[in-house]
Amino acid sequence: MAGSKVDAKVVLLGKSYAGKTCLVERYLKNRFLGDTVPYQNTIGAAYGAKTVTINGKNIVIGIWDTAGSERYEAMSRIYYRGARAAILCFDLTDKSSFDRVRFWIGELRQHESECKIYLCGTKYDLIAEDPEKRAVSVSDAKSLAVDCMADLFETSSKTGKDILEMFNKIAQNYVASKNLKEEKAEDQSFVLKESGRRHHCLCTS
Ligand SMILES: Nc1nc2c(ncn2[C@@H]2O[C@H](COP(=O)(O)OP(=O)(O)OP(=O)(O)O)[C@@H](O)[C@H]2O)c(=O)[nH]1
Repeated sequence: MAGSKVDAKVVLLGKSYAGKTCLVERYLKNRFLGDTVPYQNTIGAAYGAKTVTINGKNIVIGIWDTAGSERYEAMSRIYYRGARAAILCFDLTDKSSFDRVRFWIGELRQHESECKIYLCGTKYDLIAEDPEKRAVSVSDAKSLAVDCMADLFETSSKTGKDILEMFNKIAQNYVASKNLKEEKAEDQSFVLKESGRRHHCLCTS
């Protein structure tokens, strides 16, 4: 993958311990090390890439997994710059991680307004095991998703639930918005050509 041109830059943001690294690990390597390897916080950021095929076309997704610790917050801005999609992670068993998502929504609105937001509630397996552990209600998550025009997913890196679906949605939305931009650019060039022709006719009559 080294040296491949990246089509869509995707960044993961969210509170420390929200499960960002495990999400990327599950998507890129289809594994979960959480039960065997002790938690280690990300320092700065980590990068990975994957090629997916949408409508017969290969799309390279470049993924930045950022550090959740507030001490690296200023650095995270470097990683979301130019991102086509941001996955804002919160731990479904930790309300404070959901509250922190609002901070990232504000940041993106201010600095990267073209970036599409995906809300991702993580560790669904813990809720499936014990519904009492749910700290973020589906309705609260849905209403935040409506507010920031985001797609909402509840995932588990342990079981793999909805992780492929989320990244596929990101790739599909990327292709759809790229096609739309290209169509608009074509329309624009048609209008320019047409108005140029009219202008030309006026000059010669
Ligand atoms: N049960 C369960 N545990 C998870 C899941 N995802 C992550 N964890 C655990 O949650 C802890 C934090 O996961 P990380 O992926 O390292 O969290 P992070 O958001 O990258 O943390 P920072 O690097 O500090 O920003 C680890 O102990 C993981 O094993 C999941 O889907 N299910």
